[in-house]
Amino acid sequence: MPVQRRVATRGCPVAREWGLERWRLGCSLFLEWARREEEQAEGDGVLLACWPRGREKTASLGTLRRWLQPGMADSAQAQKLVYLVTGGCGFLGEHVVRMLLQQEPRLCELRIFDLHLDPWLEELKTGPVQVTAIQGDVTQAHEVAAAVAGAHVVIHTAGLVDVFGRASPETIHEVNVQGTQNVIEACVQSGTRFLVYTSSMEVVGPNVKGQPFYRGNENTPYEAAHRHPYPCSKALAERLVLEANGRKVRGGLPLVTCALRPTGIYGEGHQIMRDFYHQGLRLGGRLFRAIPASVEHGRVYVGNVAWMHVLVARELEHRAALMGGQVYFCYDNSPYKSYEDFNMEFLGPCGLRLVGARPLLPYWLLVLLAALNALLQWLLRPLLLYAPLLNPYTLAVANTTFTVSTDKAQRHFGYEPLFSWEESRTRTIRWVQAMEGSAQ
Ligand SMILES: NC(=O)c1ccc[n+]([C@@H]2O[C@H](COP(=O)([O-])OP(=O)(O)OC[C@H]3O[C@@H](n4cnc5c(N)ncnc54)[C@H](O)[C@@H]3O)[C@@H](O)[C@H]2O)c1
Ligand SMILES: C[C@@H](CO)CCC[C@@H](C)[C@H]1CC[C@H]2[C@@H]3[C@H](O)C=C4C[C@@H](O)CC[C@]4(C)[C@H]3CC[C@]12C
Repeated sequence: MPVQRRVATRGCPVAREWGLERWRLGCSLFLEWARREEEQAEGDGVLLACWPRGREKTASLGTLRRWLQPGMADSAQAQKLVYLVTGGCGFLGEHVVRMLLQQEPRLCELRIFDLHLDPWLEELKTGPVQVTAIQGDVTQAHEVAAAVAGAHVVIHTAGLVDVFGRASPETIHEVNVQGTQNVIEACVQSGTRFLVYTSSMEVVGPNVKGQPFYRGNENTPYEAAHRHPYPCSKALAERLVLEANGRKVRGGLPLVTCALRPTGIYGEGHQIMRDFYHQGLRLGGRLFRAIPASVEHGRVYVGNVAWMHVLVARELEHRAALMGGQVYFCYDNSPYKSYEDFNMEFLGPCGLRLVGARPLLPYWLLVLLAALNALLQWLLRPLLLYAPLLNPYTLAVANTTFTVSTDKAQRHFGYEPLFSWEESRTRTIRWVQAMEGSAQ
């Protein structure tokens, strides 16, 4: 027998206070309060008793949502949501796609939009959800508009992630900034109301001065000054997304947007981890320490980043007033460590060793080598693409403490990591072990 708990809404301070002009805000806050009450009750089937006194009724949280936010509840009622994931074939995008299929029961169609479509998409097409693969380019407004038309929610993860100088600054800007503007316009034109943007910690820092950001949160003051095209483009795109919150979409309802800022993502499919692993194998099972162990670098497991996207996308509908226009760092319980020591959590059990308790080369020499690499890249550009891992920017990022400690996502939409640190670690180790050329 499910436990039923009666809660009088007159106990809710917001319900008492709300006025007509603050109806929407009141609804969101009230629902948030009701959700917390429901969570505190044990078991399923919690019922809430509604105000006013004497005419109290019982109603489930779902019913409350339908009463208070009728426009939004329509889609929930129909259980037929169309989601679009841009960049759905990328490292993070694939995890978001798989997470949506597992965790979003209201999904009826999942559109995956990417420049390059991967063969694994085929295996998804046999399930109950209609999976539509769309090959397209976010820089082409008409292709984006066609993909967005009819979607309820857009998760925009597509981006050009390049800190190695492979692409030109113009291309990075076009994909990350113009591409995002195209997604926003497509939402507005087609009447799509919910847009989740994958931003990055790099929007904040590390900054050009290499100042530490030690376990900061979304409100920690920090001078976000950048020169590199990648963080500049992510910062501009994030601003566009946040400024678009509240714009009227086709049909007259407001667009609701928010941005997620992952720190360095790791997990199955992480290309840089793959590169480090193969480099270690080539060097006879060794990697050489270049970064002091005392420099903390924020990391987050890809499964938890994907879970956060799915949750945000779901909850934006119910907590538009609270979450619209907000930014959230992506976090979990991964330990605070240096970039290299963190990688060794996975590469160590796969047979690699990190040589040196301290960096083997002095910092000034690394700076020189990084500058030399940048010069070589520039000189060789007409002939070939020289894009090593070490350059002045990657050295500065790896050498600057940047870690987050926040519970904003937990407070605003009930986020808790889906994967514990132990599970994230085990999954990542298994993936490295299964890699081609693995020492295991
Ligand atoms: N990897 C990280 O550590 C990290 C950290 C913070 C934020 N991010 C952000 O997460 C998002 C995904 O990053 P990722 O690491 O999965 O990168 P990724 O390169 O693996 O994935 C990006 C995807 O976008 C697609 N794409 C690129 N240009 C496109 C275009 N013009 N049109 C359509 N699709 C295009 C790519 O084909 C790819 O599938 C990016 O927006 C990135 O800025 C990544
Ligand atoms: C000096 C080298 C000796 O081993 C180590 C170089 C490591 C770098 C290649 C990486 C160190 C930090 C990484 C970045 C960080 O994790 C966050 C990012 C944000 C995201 O939006 C894109 C990826 C990245 C910039 C990531 C890229 C690789 C590093 C610079």
